[in-house]
Formats: sequence, structure tokens, C-alpha cells
Amino acid sequence: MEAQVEAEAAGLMETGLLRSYDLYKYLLETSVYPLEADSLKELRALTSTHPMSIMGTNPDSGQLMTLLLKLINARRTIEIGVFTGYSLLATALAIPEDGKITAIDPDRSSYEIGLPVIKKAGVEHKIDFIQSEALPVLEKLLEDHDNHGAFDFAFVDADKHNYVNYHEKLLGLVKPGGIVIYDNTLWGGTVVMAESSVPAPLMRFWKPVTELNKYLAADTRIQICQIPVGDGMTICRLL
Ligand SMILES: C[S@@+](CC[C@H](N)C(=O)[O-])C[C@H]1O[C@@H](n2cnc3c(N)ncnc32)[C@H](O)[C@@H]1O
Ligand SMILES: O=c1cc(-c2ccc(O)cc2)oc2c(O)c(O)ccc12
Repeated sequence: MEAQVEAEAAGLMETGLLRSYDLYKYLLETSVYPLEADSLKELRALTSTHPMSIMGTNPDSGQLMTLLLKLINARRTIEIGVFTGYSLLATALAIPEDGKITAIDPDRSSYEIGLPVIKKAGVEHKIDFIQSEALPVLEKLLEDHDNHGAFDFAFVDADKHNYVNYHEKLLGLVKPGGIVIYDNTLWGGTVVMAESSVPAPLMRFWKPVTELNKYLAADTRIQICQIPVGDGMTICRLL
């Protein structure tokens, strides 16, 4: 029974949030895979055998990130939650040669799986990987006044119970007009479920995600749009 619940939960996370898997497949095959950089395809293939491959950013989410990064001409960015580096590589490919990403994750071993692909793509020089929990790094960055409003973009895809804490720090680091994206804000579709119906494997972040959604919607310092791409992404534009 437990295995069945886990399989259902995995299903919720894997098929995207569209009406059918065929529709998601159509979207990927028509508009995403044909345009995805070879290095991103390679990194996705490399990650697919990882026991936690489900954590990797979906290619459609990566494509949206690329579009937004290009739209705002992002140069300095923050990435919280690197894993094997799909969203990191998508960001590195989208920003200019002299752009810089501060990428934070306590797990360096997963980053090292993707690193050869990042090096081969010729974008490693844009990445400052910091092996750490994100909160102390953000606090340290804020101690230097030069970092206030110095970043154009941030992507948050890590421990969901800290998203509100990250939000408060990122509001000091990202400039007005800059963008912060929170991933997994629909958390496998469970945000509409009663607590008692949430599959056990998704229970861990159900409360923090539903609370984050209310927090962001009530925050007058940002303009938001929550979209059903990937596992749900909330795009925040700083006012
Ligand atoms: C969903 S994965 C990130 C996926 C990644 N964005 C990608 O495109 O593949 C979540 C990552 O958050 C990291 N993480 C967990 N707690 C963290 C924390 N306190 N600060 C920063 N990263 C954290 C995990 O080690 C894991 O690599
Ligand atoms: O299944 C997961 C798990 C996570 C996760 C677990 C523990 C952490 O400290 C951070 C993240 O994140 C996920 C994720 O971002 C995703 O898109 C799908 C699945 C999972």
C-alpha cells in the first residue's frame, strides 16, 4: 500500500500539471526539445539515472527561465538549490560572457556530476559555486552594502520550508525590476488537497508551500504570476 502511495505521488510530480501526459509530451516535443541546447540534453540524460532525478528542473521550466533571463538582460544571478545543475546551466547559457551566478547548495557531489558538462559548454567561469546552506550565504551577502540591489535574478529550488526566509533576504539583494522565481509552488498539485489526503511522500513540504503561496500573494513589494509550468513556478517582479 505504501509503495502504491509513493508511486502515485511520484506520478503527481512526473507528469507535469497539464490535463494529460499526452498534452505535456506534445508541448515538450513541439516547442521544448527541438530548441533545447545539446549541453542541457546531455545533462538531463546524465541526471536521469540519479536516484533523485525527479528533483532536476524540467526542460520546459528551463526554457521559461531562459526567456525571462534574456528579457531582463540578467547579468548577476543567485541560484538556491543546484543538484546536478540543469537550471544552473540554463542560466549560465542565457547570461552574457561576463555574467556571474552565485550558486548555493550544501551538496557538492551532485553538482560535480554535472560539472563536466558545464565545463564542456564553456560556461564554468560564470559560476561561483558555494557549498553551504543558502541562508547564511544570503546573510553574508547582505552584510556588504554593495550587494544590495546588485542582482538581476534569483531562482529558488531548494528546501521549501525556508522559502519565506529566502524571500526576505532576496528582496534586499535583487534590484527593483529584477525577478525571483520560486519552484514547486503547486507541489505536485497537492496545494488544493486537504492535509489528510496528501500522499505521505509529499507531506513534508505541503504546509510550507501552501503558506508561501499566501505570503507571496499578500506581499505588496512584488508583482507575481503563478504558473503551471513544471511543478508550478511563481514569478515575482520586484517593485
Ligand atoms: C530540487 S533540487 C534542485 C534542482 C536544480 N535546480 C536542478 O535544476 O536540477 C534541490 C536542491 O536543494 C538543495 N538544498 C537542500 N537544502 C538546501 C539549503 N538549505 N540551501 C541550499 N540548497 C539546499 C539540495 O541539496 C538539492 O540539491
Ligand atoms: O522530491 C523532491 C524533493 C525535493 C527536496 C527535498 C529536500 C530538500 O532539502 C530540498 C528539496 O525537491 C524536489 C523538487 O524541487 C522537485 O522539483 C521535485 C521533487 C522534489
